[in-house]
Amino acid sequence: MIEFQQVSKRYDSDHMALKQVNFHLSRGELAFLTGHSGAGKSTLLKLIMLMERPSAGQVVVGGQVLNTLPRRQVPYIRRHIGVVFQNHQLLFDRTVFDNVAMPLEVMGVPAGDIGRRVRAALDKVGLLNKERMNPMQLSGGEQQRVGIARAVVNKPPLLLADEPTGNLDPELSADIMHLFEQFSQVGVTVLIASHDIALIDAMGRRTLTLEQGRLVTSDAAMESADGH
Ligand SMILES: Nc1ncnc2c1ncn2[C@@H]1O[C@H](COP(=O)(O)OP(=O)(O)OP(=O)(O)O)[C@@H](O)[C@H]1O
Repeated sequence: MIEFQQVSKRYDSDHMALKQVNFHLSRGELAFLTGHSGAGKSTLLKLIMLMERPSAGQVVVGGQVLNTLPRRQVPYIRRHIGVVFQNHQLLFDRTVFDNVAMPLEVMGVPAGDIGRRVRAALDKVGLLNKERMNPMQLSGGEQQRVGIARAVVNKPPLLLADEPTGNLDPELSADIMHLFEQFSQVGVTVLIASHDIALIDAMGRRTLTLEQGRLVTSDAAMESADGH
C-alpha cells in the first residue's frame, strides 16, 4: 500500500530531512513511526499526503508513483487518505455531525447518502448519540474520536495519524489505538507517528524509527527480546 524507495527530502541546500528511506507497508498493516523531534516523521507523512515531494527516490501509494503525478490529480489521491491530527482541527461553529460530513460534502456525495455514512462513522467511534452536539461540549478523547470519524467517513484505504494521542491520558490513548486496530483489521493500512514509546511498546506492532532522517529500524516490535 505504501512503498518508499531510496527516498530523500532536502528542504534547503544543506539540510536533509529524510535520507534514503526504504520501507514497505502492506494492505491492512498497522505500524508506528517514531523518532526524536525533528527526525523527519512529519516530513515522511507529508510525502505520502502529497503535501511535499521527494528530492530523490520514489514514493508509491496504492500502486501509484507519486513523484510524477500531475498536480490536478493530487486532490483525487488525497481523498483516498484519511488523516488524523493531534489537535483534531475540528470546526467549533458546527455540530459533530457536520464536522464528520465535511469530506463527503467536498466530494459531492448526495445528501441522502451523507446521513447514513456519517452515522456509520460515528457509530464506529462510539459517538452516535452525540451527533447534534458542538465539539466544544465534548471531552478531549471524544473530540479526537470525532476527528477519527471524519478521517474514515469516506472509507479511505489508508489512514495516517500524526501524534493522535498527544493530549490524551494513557487510558484514552489506549482506546484510540484500539480503534485504529479495528480499522486495520478490516483492511485499512494505518501509519501512526508518535513519541509515546510506552504506548508503542504496549501495542507490540511494527515500528519504523527515524534518527536524523534515516530509518534505523523498521521491524516488528516483538521480534527482539527487549522490544527495541
Ligand atoms: N517546510 C520546511 N522547511 C524547511 N525545513 C523543514 C520544513 N519542514 C521540516 N523541516 C526540517 O526538517 C527536519 C524534519 O522535520 P519534521 O517536522 O519532519 O520532524 P518530526 O520528526 O516530525 O518532528 P516533530 O516530532 O517535532 O514534529 C527538521 O530539521 C525541520 O526543521
